[in-house]
Amino acid sequence: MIEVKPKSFESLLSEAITKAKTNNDTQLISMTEEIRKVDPVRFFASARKLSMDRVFWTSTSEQFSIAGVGNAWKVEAEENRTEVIESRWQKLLDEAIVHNPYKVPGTGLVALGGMSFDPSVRKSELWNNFSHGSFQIPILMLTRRASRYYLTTSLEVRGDDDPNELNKWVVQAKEMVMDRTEWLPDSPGINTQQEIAPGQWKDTVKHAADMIKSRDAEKIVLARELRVRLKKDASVASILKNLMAAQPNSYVFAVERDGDCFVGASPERLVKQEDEQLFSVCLAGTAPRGKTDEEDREIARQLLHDEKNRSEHDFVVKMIRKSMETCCDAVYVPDKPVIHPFKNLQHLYTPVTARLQKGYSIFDIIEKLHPTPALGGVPREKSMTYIREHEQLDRGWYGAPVGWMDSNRNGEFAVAIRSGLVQGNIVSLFAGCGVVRDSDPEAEYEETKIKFRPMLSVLED
Ligand SMILES: C=C(O[C@H]1C=CC=C(C(=O)O)[C@@H]1O)C(=O)O
Repeated sequence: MIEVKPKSFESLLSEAITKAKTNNDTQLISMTEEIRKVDPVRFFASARKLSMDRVFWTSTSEQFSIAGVGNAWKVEAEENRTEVIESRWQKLLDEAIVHNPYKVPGTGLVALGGMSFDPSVRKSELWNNFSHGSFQIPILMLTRRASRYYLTTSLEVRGDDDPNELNKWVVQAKEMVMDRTEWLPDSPGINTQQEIAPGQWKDTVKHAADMIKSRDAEKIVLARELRVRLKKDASVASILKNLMAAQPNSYVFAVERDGDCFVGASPERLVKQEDEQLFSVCLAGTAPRGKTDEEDREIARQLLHDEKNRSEHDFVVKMIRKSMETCCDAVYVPDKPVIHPFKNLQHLYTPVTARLQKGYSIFDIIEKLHPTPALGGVPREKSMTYIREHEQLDRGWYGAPVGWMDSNRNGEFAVAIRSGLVQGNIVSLFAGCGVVRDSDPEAEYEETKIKFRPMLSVLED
């Protein structure tokens, strides 16, 4: 990375264009400035006028958000996705010209995106616009950290570009996305809901539980789809605003690709990186919320002591600990889970901390952790084969890592659950649950119904 102190964005552009001409190659530049308050959701909404891919990330518990639009740089990978993405990202970090005096996590060179649940599955029509791995550096990116706001402008220039023209375009685009008057429509309302083959799904749950009883596997996570037709096209910005208000302690995200948008409010962190420090979470084992405080506490107490849920949870703890130990020091995992309550349900939760050893990156961690037994199963390969052969669903990006990383070894990825794919007025929602030997198909079906609630509730009028 070449750090510079330009007089203005236009002078940075001129310098980069000259370099691109000399090298007969493209050149990426990026410049960060601190700005006055701009609401990230409104930024995302206004950015629609640029007709470019948008991206959004927020950690509701941390007052941290990123909203971006356009692709100053983009990597799409189908095969060997993590190697392809990592090598393109490393090359970019070596060559980019950057001015970011703040060094605040999530500012400067930041790549946002995600990947599909299972790269070995052939994509269905539904997920046509989403590659098995896809990351972008937005052209315009707003970062909010508590009460500070930063705008990063990045562009890839060519030797024959005109700095004046490019600068003019950037000034206009900035005005557009910082439009504070952008209006957010109300929830569109639901016309119809169609559960995809619920009877067949319950049969598969029974089949999986029988297979587990005959000791062919220990846990298999099965998911299903609920397809919702809205009264009018969805406004993803409104969905994000409502998810942020309704789902505390969650990651609210959106990744748009050619008009389709994958959006959700996940309670599950896969990994967070702050230089060499890593934070992960084991989340599995579910119960509803109580109607009164007393009932809620009683359900929580039962969940903590429920054998089925504890075994579902322990598979995740064991696997995450083992994976972390292959490339980290100081792996710390508490002995017992605690209850983590969310709006619609409560989960068993065990936090994990570790120190990443030299020579490893966030990609290595993602590759080792995904899919955890909270989304795949135990043993990993057997459960994945079972899911491929029996689930009858293209999960696409559901249940897979989604998040961001910056050039200073900061980043965070969530597991993209409680999510859906928005295509105009059609939204495909996904939810799954861990099947173990004692699983009852009807109870698992009811559990997935509650897991649809976070997304469904923001689509209803
Ligand atoms: C697969 C999902 O949840 C996972 C995460 C937390 C609890 C889970 C469970 O108790 O089954 C699931 O493993 C989903 O929400 O679609």
